[in-house]
Amino acid sequence: MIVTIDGVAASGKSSVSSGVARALGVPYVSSGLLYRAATLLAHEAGLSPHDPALVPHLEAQPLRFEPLAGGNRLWLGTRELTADVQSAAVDAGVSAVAARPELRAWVDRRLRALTPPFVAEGRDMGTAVFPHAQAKFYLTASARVRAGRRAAERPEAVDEIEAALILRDERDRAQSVPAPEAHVIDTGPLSLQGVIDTILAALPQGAAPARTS
Ligand SMILES: Nc1ncnc2c1ncn2[C@@H]1O[C@H](COP(=O)(O)OP(=O)(O)O)[C@@H](O)[C@H]1O
Ligand SMILES: Nc1ccn([C@H]2C[C@H](O)[C@@H](COP(=O)(O)OP(=O)(O)O)O2)c(=O)n1
Repeated sequence: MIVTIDGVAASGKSSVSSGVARALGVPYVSSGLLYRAATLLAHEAGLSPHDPALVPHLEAQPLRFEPLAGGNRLWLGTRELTADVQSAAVDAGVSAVAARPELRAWVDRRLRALTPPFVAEGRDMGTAVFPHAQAKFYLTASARVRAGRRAAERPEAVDEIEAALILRDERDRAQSVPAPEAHVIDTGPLSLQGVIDTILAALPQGAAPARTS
């Protein structure tokens, strides 16, 4: 079974996906980490997102992606990239990388090589990558709410974060449309656990473990 959880930046995709994946006893896959890795490696190699050498460069790298229920980890050989790709600098450059069809194909090939069951989170998991997923969700929240959540994790001021989120939402708009059959959840009024419970309750019969509480 594949569950897709898409949504805008800082809507809670990774945290919610991790909680749903733990409850189901399956891994979760953060597709955004691959776009972030491509952005960081392109920058470090001095390659522009438009450079035709970028995908061959990425294919030649010892990039390893660990989709664990507790959190995804990203390695370049023995160097862990997981934290390095969560920065304002990568945020500022990732949309240009993600706009390149050849980069999207590179990410999609890696995702489709994974063996179900898993939870997949990103922007287009339920539309382009796994259109036949058994359950699809799309998370939203106001830019202000999302900025407040992200501010707890980043050194930048909340106003700066909000402006950057709004800009990135616009840059990512093309690939960020919910699937028609996706359950759209406004996470603003809900706690993190509340969103996780809402998703578990909406899964097909038998997908979620029997509730003990
Ligand atoms: N419903 C929620 N209520 C409060 N905080 C949340 C909620 N969902 C996510 N968070 C917190 O907001 C921050 C951003 O969530 P994250 O999962 O990284 O979002 P995304 O993967 O969509 O960028 C994290 O610190 C997370 O714990
Ligand atoms: N399936 C995806 C996942 C991410 N992207 C792009 C759009 C985002 O700006 C970047 C980073 O995605 P990521 O999910 O890590 O971003 P947030 O955690 O929501 O801030 O990659 C995409 O185009 N398609």
